[in-house]
Amino acid sequence: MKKISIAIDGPAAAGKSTVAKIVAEKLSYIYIDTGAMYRALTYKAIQNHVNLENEQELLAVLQKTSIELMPGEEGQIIILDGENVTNDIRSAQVTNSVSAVAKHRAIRAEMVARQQEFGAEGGVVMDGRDIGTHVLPNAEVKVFLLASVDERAARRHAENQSKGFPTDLEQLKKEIATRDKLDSEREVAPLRKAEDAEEIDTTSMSIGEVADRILALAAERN
Ligand SMILES: Nc1ncnc2c1ncn2[C@@H]1O[C@H](COP(=O)(O)OP(=O)(O)OP(=O)(O)O)[C@@H](O)[C@H]1O
Ligand SMILES: Nc1ccn([C@@H]2O[C@H](COP(=O)(O)O)[C@@H](O)[C@H]2O)c(=O)n1
Repeated sequence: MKKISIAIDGPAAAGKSTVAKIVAEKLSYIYIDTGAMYRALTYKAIQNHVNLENEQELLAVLQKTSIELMPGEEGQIIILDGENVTNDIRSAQVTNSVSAVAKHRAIRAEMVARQQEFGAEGGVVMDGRDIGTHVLPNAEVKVFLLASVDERAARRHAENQSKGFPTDLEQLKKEIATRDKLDSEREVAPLRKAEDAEEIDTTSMSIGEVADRILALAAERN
């Protein structure tokens, strides 16, 4: 069977990575979490006290940075310059700073080039904010996942609780809404549904139902 490309975009905590992993596993495709790449750069920049508003300084860091995405037992493992930073890049500090890094044109150009290289052979499920619009504009399947802010915050809250770090639900709602606003309003490749993407409102759908819908689209377009 032909190996196609599947682009999954949407706002924060909409369920992109959860369903992307399931779909990739079912199809034996590779999964690329592009948000993790922006997070890895943000983590490194913070560690090295780089001014996140300084595009050229960030670009110089990125050009000397290796970011590898590898499949692991519990999802994708992120290797930054040879070091496993899978958990570090999910900190509140990185989460609340990453949109500032991702807004820069030069950073996006370099990240998109790396992502296109990862997806060059097809057989890929990639999730992010600009996959259907910029990274894989010719993807056979494009979906845009949505859910209300309340539902997304509640899901993330439950996830955090289950991992043993309780968070404040109202604070989470604010952070998710702020990140969506920054990502949607930036000048370069803002968070948008591609014209030819199917919008899926997951608010009242289970994870399995969302994955099945994407798998059905993949089967149709294969
Ligand atoms: N349809 C769904 N029903 C219930 N819970 C869901 C659903 N989809 C995802 N979740 C849960 O919501 C949480 C957020 O999902 P996930 O991390 O996949 O979102 P994301 O869009 O990749 O987030 P981010 O953009 O922040 O990386 C996870 O705990 C996941 O298990
Ligand atoms: N294609 C993408 C993917 C992500 N971003 C930025 O990274 C942030 C973190 O993404 P998560 O999916 O891990 O939450 C996100 O808020 C964006 O600022 C992006 O710009 N483009």
